Amino acid sequence: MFDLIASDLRSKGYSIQKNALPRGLISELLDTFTDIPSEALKQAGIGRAHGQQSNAEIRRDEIAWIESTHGGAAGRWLEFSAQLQQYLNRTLMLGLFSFESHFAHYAPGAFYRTHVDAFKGQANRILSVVLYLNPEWGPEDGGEMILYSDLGTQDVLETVQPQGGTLAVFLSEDFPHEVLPAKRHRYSIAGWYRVNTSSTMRIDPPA
Ligand SMILES: O=C(O)CCC(=O)C(=O)O
Ligand SMILES: [Fe+2]
Repeated sequence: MFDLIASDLRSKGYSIQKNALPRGLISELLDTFTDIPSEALKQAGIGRAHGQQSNAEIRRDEIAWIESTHGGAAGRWLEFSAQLQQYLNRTLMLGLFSFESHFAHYAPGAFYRTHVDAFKGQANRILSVVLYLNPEWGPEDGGEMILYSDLGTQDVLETVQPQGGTLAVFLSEDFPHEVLPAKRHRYSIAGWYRVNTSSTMRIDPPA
């Protein structure tokens, strides 16, 4: 599968893979997330990139950053992402250096308006990954992730059902995307690979 992802990235800049991880791992990841007490979840933020628009107009999900201390399933997810990183670095010379990811919960009605995950020239987030965790998801449940071609034309490239086990991978700067309002509780993991932008003046990521 890593080979399919690499060749998709080379030819079109994104890849959608169904059943990318074993069902057992997907359901353990979902359990890990739903075991996190709701006080520990954070309202997701949008940085300073959206001018005057308030956070809640842009996105309504709540998140928890993933650490290996979250236990076995989280550790296996991080292991998977490290293997993908190594594979893509070898085959595509992407120079991916670090990885961060968070669980995300979209309650019924929650959405994330069209955005890009990184801004051109800022050399931070290079590659985005999204892994879906709901065991069952149908078209009537909403919550699709729409992947658009570049900012100019915004043609719909893909409509991705957030079905458990599906993995979406795309170049962070190149593809605007959005999450349509979910009609059921929607669970996912979103992650980003960064390049190393260390210099003598700055250590990235911060220690
Ligand atoms: O959950 C998704 O389908 C995408 C989430 C997303 O775009 C993000 O967290 O940046
Ligand atoms: Fe995104």
